[in-house]
Amino acid sequence: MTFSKQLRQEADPIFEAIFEHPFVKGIGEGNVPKEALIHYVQQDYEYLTTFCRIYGLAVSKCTDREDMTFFQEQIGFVLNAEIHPHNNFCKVAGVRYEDLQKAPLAPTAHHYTRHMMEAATNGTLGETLAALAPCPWTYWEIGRKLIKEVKPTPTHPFYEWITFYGDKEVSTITQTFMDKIDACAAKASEYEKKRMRDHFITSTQLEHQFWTMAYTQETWPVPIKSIQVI
Ligand SMILES: Cc1ncc(C[n+]2csc(CCO)c2C)c(N)n1
Repeated sequence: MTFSKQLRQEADPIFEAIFEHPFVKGIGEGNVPKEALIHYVQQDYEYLTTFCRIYGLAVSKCTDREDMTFFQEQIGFVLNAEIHPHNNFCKVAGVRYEDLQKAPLAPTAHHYTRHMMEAATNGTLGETLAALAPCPWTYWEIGRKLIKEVKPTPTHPFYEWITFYGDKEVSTITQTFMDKIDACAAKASEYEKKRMRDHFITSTQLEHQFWTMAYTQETWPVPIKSIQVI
């Protein structure tokens, strides 16, 4: 079994919990509370900004141009394409996208972005890829599953979101992550592979936690007027 398949198998209980999450179920059923959609977009906008910065760190770990090109293309994808699913959520919530930008990070979004930053700052290319992979991987599987089970038509409130993530492009991104993880694992020590596994599991847990954060509109326990600092 390939290393990436092993990671997927180990993380399976978390993937299953994500598919059963009330936010994710709600996307399929076309019914997510407005407050949850707003909190999600506010946090995800900041999450994606950090994701681009981490791709920049990932470029600094590359020794061949093919890897560099992949990360460079992904920065473009996050900046230019992921506004579509965000706009879908904003339209359903009845709010303007511009009004949801520059929010301070909630605890889970803070934890998740810092976890990936740490892997990309102190880890190898393999560790960085393992920490980032659950992001496209879980979304692609959610999209694929909802397309199969819900068979959404353009009148479905989350048609754009579901077809965006279940489509070929996110499938190809996920496959590229798997291939690159396997190429790194083939050259990695047992210690490095343990770290890759640990990063992958933690990020998958944080993907699940990110849905809960939005669904419960998580905030810091003691409210303080905060300024946005990424
Ligand atoms: C919390 C969270 N997790 C995953 C995604 C989806 N996503 C983010 S970046 C990317 C492409 C990777 O190059 C994909 C598919 C999201 N928007 N928010």
